[in-house]
Amino acid sequence: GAPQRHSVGIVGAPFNRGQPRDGVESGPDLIRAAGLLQKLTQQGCAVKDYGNVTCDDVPADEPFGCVKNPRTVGRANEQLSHTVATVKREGKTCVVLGGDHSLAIGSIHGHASVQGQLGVVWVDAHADINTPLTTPTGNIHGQPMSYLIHELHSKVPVVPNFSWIKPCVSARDIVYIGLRDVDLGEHYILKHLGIKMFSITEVDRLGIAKVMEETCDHIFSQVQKPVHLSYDIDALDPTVCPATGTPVVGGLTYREGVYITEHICQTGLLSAVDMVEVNPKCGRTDHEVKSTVNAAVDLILGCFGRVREGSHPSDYCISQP
Ligand SMILES: N[C@H]1CN[C@H](C(=O)O)[C@@H]1CCC[B-](O)(O)O
Ligand SMILES: [Mn+2]
Ligand SMILES: [Mn+2]
Repeated sequence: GAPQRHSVGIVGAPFNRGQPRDGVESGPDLIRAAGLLQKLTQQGCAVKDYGNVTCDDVPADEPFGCVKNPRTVGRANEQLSHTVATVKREGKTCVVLGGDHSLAIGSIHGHASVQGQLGVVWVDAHADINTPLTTPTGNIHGQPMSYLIHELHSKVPVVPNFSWIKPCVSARDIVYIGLRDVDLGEHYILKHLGIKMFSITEVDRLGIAKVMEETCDHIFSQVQKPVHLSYDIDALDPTVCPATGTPVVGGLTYREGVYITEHICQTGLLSAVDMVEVNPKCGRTDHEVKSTVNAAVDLILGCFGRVREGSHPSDYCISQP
């Protein structure tokens, strides 16, 4: 059919309080500086930049049980939720640039508040589904999904500045791709809730094309729904994306990573995408930072119609004028 003209809203979420490492807050501006908006425009998108969400530290933000920086993370995500909702009400596909993965709380919440039932594709080495009671670290970037899933509501205590969150995702509407470092409590939850997951073993066994086919079959089995793609750059192998806070060997190749975004783009149902955990201070050389940032840009371009075979305008002409 006619190529769709994507309308894209960019939101920067320089969050770093969901985890302990400095540097991840520079992700949004690094990805912009690498030319994301210009490249999206060049490939035919209409792009609007909504700037960065403010995420100031809340004073005296003492841990809640094990959970670290709860008030700061909760407040920042409440702001993000409002901004994402605005982007969706303006009819654009929302791109949230991180920042750590705790931002998925606000991104998915704001998305669902406008679009209702979502399909969530979570591409990550990790499941990020610890509850405040199962978390081994207290870092909220390892917990975002637990606050969002209906079936976990009774297992999640109310954390300070989190009371605005309404669970908005059903376990059956989630697919994980790239898992290879899952905590005990997370694995129990994934199995107990019957959440669909393609670990790196399944990627190796099936191949990425079959993984994407089965991902879409699963999400769209009952009804077509808008897709929220939450992409943690650490899903890709650390040889491609070393500049990230929790790297894990044996990750997705660059090609597999891009194939995921190309496939989701062609469904025509992509409604929001997060690109998170780029941390320049975790790159040992400038090359490592550039490799990581450029991969993040290319993954987003794949979400909005870039295809590796190339393309040309419909009125392109090579004959003499
Ligand atoms: N080692 C993982 C698994 N569980 C840990 C935790 O809950 O703190 C780490 C979270 C990574 C978050 B990330 O996926 O956003 O990077
Ligand atoms: Mn991760
Ligand atoms: Mn993550």
